[in-house]
Amino acid sequence: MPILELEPSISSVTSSPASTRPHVNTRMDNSTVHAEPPVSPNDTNLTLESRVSNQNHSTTSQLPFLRESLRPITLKFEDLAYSINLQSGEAHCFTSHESKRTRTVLSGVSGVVRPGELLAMLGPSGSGKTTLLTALGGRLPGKTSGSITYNGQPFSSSIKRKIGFVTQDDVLYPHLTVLETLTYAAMLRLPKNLTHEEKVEQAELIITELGLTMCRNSIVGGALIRGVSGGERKRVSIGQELLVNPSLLLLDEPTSGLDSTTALRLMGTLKGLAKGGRSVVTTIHQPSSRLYWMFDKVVVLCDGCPIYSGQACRVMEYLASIGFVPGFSLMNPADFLLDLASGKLNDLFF
Ligand SMILES: Nc1ncnc2c1ncn2[C@@H]1O[C@H](COP(=O)(O)OP(=O)(O)OP(=O)(O)O)[C@@H](O)[C@H]1O
Repeated sequence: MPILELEPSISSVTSSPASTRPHVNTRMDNSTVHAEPPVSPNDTNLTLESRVSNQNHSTTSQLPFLRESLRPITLKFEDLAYSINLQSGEAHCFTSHESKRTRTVLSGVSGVVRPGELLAMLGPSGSGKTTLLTALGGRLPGKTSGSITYNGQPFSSSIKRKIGFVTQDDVLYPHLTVLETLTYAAMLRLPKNLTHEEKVEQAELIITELGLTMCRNSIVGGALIRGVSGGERKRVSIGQELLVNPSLLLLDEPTSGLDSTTALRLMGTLKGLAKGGRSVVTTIHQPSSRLYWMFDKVVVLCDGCPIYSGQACRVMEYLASIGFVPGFSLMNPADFLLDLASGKLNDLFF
């Protein structure tokens, strides 16, 4: 699927002939836009400090330890495609002829996230968000086509060490306290040349920075034993990954199961981590508008295909330019995008 570069304005889309506009169906073919801001050659030479100093410090000032990302990563994925082999159900038990079918889970997905940016992947259930995130983390089994690069380099073991991956279903020991959980992770994950005291200190810092001080001595809990709240639990999972100070942080549905205020606070934490020079990518199901406006970029998937990839703040402008306008003003862009990606179009247009 071609990606339309829109720089510096979206006039190229507005002036595109009607024949190139997407059809109104469940998939908006050929409607992908990649609205990246123009990058001057000098931008690539900007130091992390200057990038960070250009940004609002209100969140990062609360995260002094987490501010430094030592080796910023620009993640770029281009024309990414992934298929899985399915075995035909009718061949089971009764016949010996098993026919193999393939299913395309991702097709033509592109995007870029730079240090300091928070990219959100949106789309209905089953649209391929987790698969894309897993591919970006170098964890997808099988072969993908297209390219994924980290500062222009392919995935490698040294890149792997700079990636933090927070899965949707975290695995935490229910009987350990928050402090014990993070100390245990610090013992396992921090370099051997750090002393025991330094590792504990690192765990303590994470607790402070992620606002877990109140529950530091509470047990984490689980399905059968009551422990910390859902939001605190998510922050413990994120804290485990932050111990190694990742340059690229990937999170699968970090706000699922959280109320909107807790989700907003958690996203504020992620935004702060991004502003500290990290590249942060998260999948998210149905963000509120307040959450949506915290994203720098969005990739919207529909059946594995992108319908938008670019600046979050320009999506409504882009959609309006190709004839998609919500039925009423002040609509949450995320709701509108999800309706489009789900093919619920009838109520939406003038
Ligand atoms: N290994 C696999 N075997 C079978 N189907 C798979 C496999 N991996 C992915 N899929 C299918 O690919 C599609 C995309 O899955 P994925 O988990 O990426 O979606 P998602 O957008 O993250 O969904 P959700 O929001 O519900 O978590 C789904 O229909 C899923 O069933």
